[in-house]
Amino acid sequence: METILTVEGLGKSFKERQIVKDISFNVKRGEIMAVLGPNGAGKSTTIRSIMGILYPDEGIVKFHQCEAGEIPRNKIGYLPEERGLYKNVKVMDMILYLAELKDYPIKKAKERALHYLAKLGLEGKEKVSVEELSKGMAQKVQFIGSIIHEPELLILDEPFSGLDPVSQEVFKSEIKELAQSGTAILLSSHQMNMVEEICDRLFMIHRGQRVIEGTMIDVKNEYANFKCTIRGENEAAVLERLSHVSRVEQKGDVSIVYLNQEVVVPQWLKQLPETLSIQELSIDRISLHEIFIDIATDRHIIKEESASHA
Ligand SMILES: Nc1ncnc2c1ncn2[C@@H]1O[C@H](COP(=O)(O)OP(=O)(O)OP(=O)(O)O)[C@@H](O)[C@H]1O
Repeated sequence: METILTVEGLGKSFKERQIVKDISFNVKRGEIMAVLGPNGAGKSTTIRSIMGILYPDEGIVKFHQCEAGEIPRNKIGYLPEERGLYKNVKVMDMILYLAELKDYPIKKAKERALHYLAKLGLEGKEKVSVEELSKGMAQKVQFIGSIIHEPELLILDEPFSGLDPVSQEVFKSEIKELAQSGTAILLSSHQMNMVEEICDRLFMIHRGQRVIEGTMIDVKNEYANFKCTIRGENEAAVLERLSHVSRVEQKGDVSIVYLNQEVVVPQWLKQLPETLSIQELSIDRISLHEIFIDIATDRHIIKEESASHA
């Protein structure tokens, strides 16, 4: 697959404080790449540097083979983290204005706008003023504005935030369709379930630096240890004493036993004491949401350190 966006060794400081350091990744045609990280990790700084809104101190951003001033901005679509449209402008005029800024033919833009307004549940809203829209509706209009000119690369900074579950599903399938039609998509999100469902690869930043990168399957294989969920009255201390247990969480009569990377699941199951109360038992890989929490709270580092001291 052809590489559309390349980021190499990106670094940015504000007032001598290093915000992002040595960030490198790429996004290919038809691929959905997620940029993840806790609040303040440096995702928006990375995205703004790619968009040319910020000047990185170090590194290169390439669109195909074009760098900096040569990048054809009308081939890129951007939904910024800060939502904002002119308030006293009609929906269709707003979208056509955004298309015009990208030198996109107005007749075609109008057809596309009507198509997407209908698809996103805003049929008949063309002449409504932006200020009369709800927050979610305005976000949909801004999303349409970011794709109206058929960009080759689409950058979405937290596209799902502020949307109800139905609208999130609509956005999700729209983003998937755009990727299937060949658009390269880079998105940042805190909704790990969404990321898990739609993204092909992910890149996680923590304190301005890369901590994870890879396909969803690679990341799961590398970081997603197993967890055993047991329903039954059991004392946490008993479960904690079992081998390969990194921690135990209990809620009512359900215990979640997190297992470390070295565990061999069939062997682990064989050594469970007969005295355990088991009404139900399941073994699963931990989710991306749990991987994120492990990394953001430095639990995986603690685990690695304790393993290396063992
Ligand atoms: N213009 C600026 N001047 C000074 N510091 C800034 C500026 N922009 C961002 N920062 C700092 O850079 C760090 C990273 O911010 P950034 O917005 O990139 O994080 P983020 O990962 O997008 O976070 P969030 O998930 O909260 O949106 C934060 O500590 C923030 O305070």
